[in-house]
Amino acid sequence: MSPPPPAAGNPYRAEHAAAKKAVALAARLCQKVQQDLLKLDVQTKADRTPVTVADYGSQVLVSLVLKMELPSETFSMVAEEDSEDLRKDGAEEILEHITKLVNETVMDDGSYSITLSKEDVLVALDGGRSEGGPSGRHWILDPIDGTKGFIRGDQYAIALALLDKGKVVLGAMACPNLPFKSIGNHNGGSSGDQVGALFSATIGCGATVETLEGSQRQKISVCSINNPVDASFFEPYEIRHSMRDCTSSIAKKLGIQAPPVRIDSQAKYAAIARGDGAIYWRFPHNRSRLTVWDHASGSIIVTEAGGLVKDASGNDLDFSKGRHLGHEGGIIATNKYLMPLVVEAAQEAMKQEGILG
Ligand SMILES: Nc1ncnc2c1ncn2[C@@H]1O[C@H](COP(=O)(O)O)[C@@H](OP(=O)(O)O)[C@H]1O
Ligand SMILES: [Mg+2]
Ligand SMILES: [Mg+2]
Ligand SMILES: [Mg+2]
Repeated sequence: MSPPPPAAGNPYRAEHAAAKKAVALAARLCQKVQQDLLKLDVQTKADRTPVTVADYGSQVLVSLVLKMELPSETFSMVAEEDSEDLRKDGAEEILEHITKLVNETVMDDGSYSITLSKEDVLVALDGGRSEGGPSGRHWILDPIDGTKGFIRGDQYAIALALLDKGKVVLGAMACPNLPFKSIGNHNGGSSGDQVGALFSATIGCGATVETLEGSQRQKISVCSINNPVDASFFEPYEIRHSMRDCTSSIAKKLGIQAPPVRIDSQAKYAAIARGDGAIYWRFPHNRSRLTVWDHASGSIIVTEAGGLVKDASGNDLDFSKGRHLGHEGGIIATNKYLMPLVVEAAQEAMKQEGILG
């Protein structure tokens, strides 16, 4: 399969190429860490969620590549991690390790002759503190989405997007553990295929998947199932990340027969975008706020693959509000046939569960 020529008339061509390069390089660092699976390198953040040397290293590498590839552009990034915990007493060793990993990955790649100091690493991490918002351009990065999956040895994604005047215009997502062709039924695991996939999309130009090295590339599109009885659905692997009472009630209302496929991270959006399944939904407990980096990249990949991404009331997601997403009640990604049916079932289920008044 030879790669199709780059889309003509794509105003984000340079950014698209830089974003793909950034997530592919970050994926190499993550793969290395996951192979060693150094549980000792897992820290717990103030919000009690885990973070690893790979989350930090990935964020540093993505910032580095974007700055090197797009030197004339103003750099603003809304990213998940920052240097706060690494500046605390006792974090010297972990900072040293991150710096070493980043420098080794840059050296192995050979694109840049640059060596970062520990201070450079801290400064690069803090380059992700932008508030984003409705004006200007901002990169949005989740350096490892699905850290819990990453630690378990399961699915995770390096998810990058570009926001331009409040709208997501580009997404690039590396999924190092996702089969290149299609997933089987078991939590995103390999079905003997080549493993590793890089999904990307720019507004108006469609969505593609390629191997992490870029040797094979193809256009992707969402499935065309229009009867929910034939649909399968993805939801978070982690029980705390979505209300399963609510989602099983929605599945029942829709007459869905297939059991849920539970996988970590925005790999769920990617899998929906290429038609591995029909629906991805998540209904967070306590209507907790969602962050833009958990959805920006995945949502444009799905919409450019011909799908829709809405909140539980059927509204578009609003990425222009800063670090948190404007949405109501939950997130649904599916095709245009199923979306109205899923929104209707979600509204009913949420009323019954007492989540909506
Ligand atoms: N209690 C909770 N409820 C909802 N989402 C949560 C959560 N704890 C963590 N998350 C979010 O869920 C993301 C993972 O998505 P998924 O549940 O689809 O695998 C996490 O991203 P990180 O792993 O980047 O921190 C985190 O932002
Ligand atoms: Mg996290
Ligand atoms: Mg995340
Ligand atoms: Mg993350």
